[in-house]
Amino acid sequence: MFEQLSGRMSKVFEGLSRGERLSEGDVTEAMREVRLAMLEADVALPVVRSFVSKVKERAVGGEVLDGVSPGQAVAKIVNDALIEALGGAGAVPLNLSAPAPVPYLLVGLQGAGKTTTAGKLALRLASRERKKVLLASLDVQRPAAQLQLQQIAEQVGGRTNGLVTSLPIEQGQGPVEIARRALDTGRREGFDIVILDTAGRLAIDEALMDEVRQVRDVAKPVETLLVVDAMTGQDAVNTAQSFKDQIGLTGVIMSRMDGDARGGAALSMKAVTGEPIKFTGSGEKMEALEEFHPERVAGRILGLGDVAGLVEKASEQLDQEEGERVAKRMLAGKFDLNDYVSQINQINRLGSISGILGMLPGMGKLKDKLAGKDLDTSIFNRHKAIISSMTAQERSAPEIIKASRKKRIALGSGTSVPEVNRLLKQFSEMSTMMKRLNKMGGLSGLMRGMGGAGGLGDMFKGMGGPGGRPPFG
Ligand SMILES: Nc1nc2c(ncn2[C@@H]2O[C@H](COP(=O)(O)OP(=O)(O)OP(=O)(O)O)[C@@H](O)[C@H]2O)c(=O)[nH]1
Repeated sequence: MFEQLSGRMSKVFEGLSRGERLSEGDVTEAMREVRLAMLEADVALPVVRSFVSKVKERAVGGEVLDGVSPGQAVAKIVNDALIEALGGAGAVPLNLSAPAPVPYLLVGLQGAGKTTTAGKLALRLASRERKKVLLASLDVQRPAAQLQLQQIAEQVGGRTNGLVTSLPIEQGQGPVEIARRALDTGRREGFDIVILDTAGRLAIDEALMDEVRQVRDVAKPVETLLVVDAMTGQDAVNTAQSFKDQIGLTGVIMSRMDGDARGGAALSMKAVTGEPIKFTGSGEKMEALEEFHPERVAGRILGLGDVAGLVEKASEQLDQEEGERVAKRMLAGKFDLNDYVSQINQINRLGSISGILGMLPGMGKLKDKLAGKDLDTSIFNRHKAIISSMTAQERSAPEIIKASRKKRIALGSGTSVPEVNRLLKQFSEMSTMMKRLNKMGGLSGLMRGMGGAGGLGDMFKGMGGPGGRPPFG
């Protein structure tokens, strides 16, 4: 997200001339570029106007401190203004303090991602806050909707020791009756939170608003969260405005940020509607829900990186135990193809490599340069496919694989024999090297010298924590 805006913004600041003071000319020129960049990113016009005039006012005549270039000085002012536009520093947390069961209402248009988001929220509340969550679908329009939520609840429940379940489906009930039953069940069975997933409509219409209003009046939700699709751009902002006016909201969750390179809706939401974005969805997986931190988002837009976010993501999504297990095997010279697959899975859980680069300060440009070249991570998935076409025995002792098997493996994985050969060659070179180092006692010493060998988790931990100094730039 924000790739396009981020790319243009960093060019603007590089272009500012050197000098002790910021001249009006410098600032006007830079702001013209910023304005264009924001409009191209589909930020609402009134938001762009007020943003640009605020920055101009603060920047012109502003003193440039020693050791700071005019570009950096303006970047700081733009950074602060961006944080303000995005809703001020810090994420706006969910209200968890009301008496249990705390009702949350999810509203939005059809296909906005409500049901998926209900599952993501439940996973987050169960795994981070140890909350017992009941999910209930009030969607009686689409026959499969209730089943879809039930399946999501089963999936999330399985990962949280049963902390998440869904309300049993009963045919013939309307949304209001289901909401009542959900709250009763929540009370009786000791749930902390009840998430009510309402039906969507193709567009905002009276019937939808009436239904949501009735449910709202019965459930008295502590949070009314609108789920909007970031890819719909300014329509997402208009949708939010309508729901705010007609239902009242406590926040917005913006889904499909992963598919939105422009980011205009996210940038306009708070400024236009006054509603904070509380979370963003960045994929179809249940983990793909991030808290919205305006200061981190501003940092990413300006290419200052989001190390805090990356560290958080790494510590949440990497399986530390698995990382340590693989690291131990490496130290013992026992790293095999199964362990390699496990490492690929860890990398995949973090998202795309280019996404990770985008979170590192100063790496935005590198990411652009590498685009389509070194960042082709499909190789990992091809390797995974090759390895999963092998037998268990072949995976732990790849040297037994004969030519005829290589052909079948290539066929089974949709790759080619040369590719299978390359993987096997690389792997055998790596294990020979590791075994040699291990014999000399060197690998463990080397890794200890590098500050521990906890696998990828430790690698990211070493990169600086929240508030720490970024490692680059
Ligand atoms: N890439 C991506 N896909 C998402 C995200 N959130 C949801 N989706 C996908 O969007 C599709 C629609 O999501 P649903 O959760 O079914 O949407 P809904 O709002 O409940 O839809 P209705 O029940 O029809 O109103 C599904 O295929 C989801 O996997 C996201 O953040 N990123």
